[in-house]
Amino acid sequence: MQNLLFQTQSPSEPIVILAKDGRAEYFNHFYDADTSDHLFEKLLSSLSWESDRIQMFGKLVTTSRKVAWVGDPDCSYTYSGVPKQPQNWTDELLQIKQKLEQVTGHTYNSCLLNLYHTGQEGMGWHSDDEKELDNSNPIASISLGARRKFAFRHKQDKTTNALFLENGSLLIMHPPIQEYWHHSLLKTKTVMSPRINLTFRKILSKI
Ligand SMILES: O=C(O)CCC(=O)C(=O)O
Ligand SMILES: [Fe+2]
Repeated sequence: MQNLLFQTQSPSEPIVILAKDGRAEYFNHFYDADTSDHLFEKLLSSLSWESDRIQMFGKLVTTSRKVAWVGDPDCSYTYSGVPKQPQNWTDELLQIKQKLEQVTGHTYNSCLLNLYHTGQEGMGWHSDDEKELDNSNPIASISLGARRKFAFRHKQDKTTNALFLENGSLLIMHPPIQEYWHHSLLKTKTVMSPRINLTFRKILSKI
């Protein structure tokens, strides 16, 4: 099997996205284009992708966006009242996690993957503040495929800050960013190609 760790560029200096109430750092080239394309295809074919269910105007709606939840066996979480078991790590995901842990100096025990088929699919304003998450750990977000616009909006003063997440990029959201900011993946009519986003997270141990 290819060793992706040796194929990737070491990330250059990050761009700092937010300056108050938490920090976000952006690395444009966490992976080069060839590795990103390879990872995209592997993740698409090796994981079991399911529709997501979200609350919209008080109703439970099934999304056309697909999700895959991967993690250590003890990383179950409750979703819409249903305890959910993670899928097992694949070779590619373990290699991505290892590189991420080297670069960020933090450990992760789970990864939520989202598959957006076109720009017509996005994700509304939210923060990643589920009670199962260790909120002292950053959340690391890797993007593969189509370039998409991502925005932060401050919960109190409503100021916004947006950036494009490129193929192969890494965005690190440091605490207490989830406490003060919402984020969103904006929909667009101009993107026809798919994108996979991976957010590496740390779930609190139940013991
Ligand atoms: O697709 C993205 O870039 C955002 C995904 C996200 O916010 C999430 O999975 O919580
Ligand atoms: Fe999120």
